[in-house]
Amino acid sequence: MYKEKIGHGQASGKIILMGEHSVVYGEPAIAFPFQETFIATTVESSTAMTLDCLYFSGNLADVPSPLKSIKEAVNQTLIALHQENTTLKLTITSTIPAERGMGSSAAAAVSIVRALFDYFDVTCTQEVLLPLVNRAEKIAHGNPSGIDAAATSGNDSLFFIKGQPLESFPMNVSNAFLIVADTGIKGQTRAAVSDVAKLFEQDQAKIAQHITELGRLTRLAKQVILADDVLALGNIMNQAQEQLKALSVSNEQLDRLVTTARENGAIGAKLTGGGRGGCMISLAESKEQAEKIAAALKNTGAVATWIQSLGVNN
Ligand SMILES: C[C@@](O)(CCO)CC(=O)[O-]
Repeated sequence: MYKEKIGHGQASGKIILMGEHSVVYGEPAIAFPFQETFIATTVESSTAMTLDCLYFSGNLADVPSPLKSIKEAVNQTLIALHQENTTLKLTITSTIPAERGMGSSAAAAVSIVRALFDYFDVTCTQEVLLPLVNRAEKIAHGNPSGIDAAATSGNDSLFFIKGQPLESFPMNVSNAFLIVADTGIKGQTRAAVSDVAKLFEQDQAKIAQHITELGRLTRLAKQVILADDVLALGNIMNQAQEQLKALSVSNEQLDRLVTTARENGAIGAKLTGGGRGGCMISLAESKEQAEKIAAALKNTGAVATWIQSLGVNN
């Protein structure tokens, strides 16, 4: 019996440990795929080009503005595959909270590109995947560094520098537990990235100092991770949060959760991703401490929390 072909593609959420925003200016960032959250796309043949996801169901041509990057991912991939005239049904399911600094837009694009390549039985290498995803990310974020595409499509922690070949990075810190907390407020990556650019234009010397300092802290974070020094890592995260505040990308809710985490024993806490809402991360030295911090964050308004060990033997 003839079996209808279905294409499948997946990606995970991502966490930026250090270096958001400064990564756009060529400084390094440390990020890893956050496999607690994931997204999957299926592609099947259809008489019209349609999309079915949590936020929209209908013709792909009619997607609302926040989903325009998805349309771009589909269109660019079909052009790359020389299949512009095909009509397909795309179905997306996701556990990555949208617009919370977890890379949902990049992950959606990654899963779409992979599903379309799978549908047409073409191998999808990272070399082909990343430029396609970054074109879609330009629509979502304006000026993406490429870190979200790289982190949501891989399996490894990355020491990422814009425009350079991907460098995997062993994330293995003893007694290190990361608590991720969602403010429940939509992050505004696009606006935050563009506001930092405006600040940069207004006062280049001052903003460049913050960006350079974030780069220095990120390089230092890599060293202390390799030296297995959890306390130093927490301290560096706290310093990074001050720099991010100076770049105007934190906000009241993020600051409140950062304070709560520290008051409940976190050795480090900062926003993660684009900021202005979205998620924050904090660092604890034991699972019990992490659970206590997660509970306190929920009491202070976090709508969701996750705990992730940063060490293989923790
Ligand atoms: C804010 C930012 O640095 C990270 C967004 O997850 C933007 C980017 O690198 O594309």
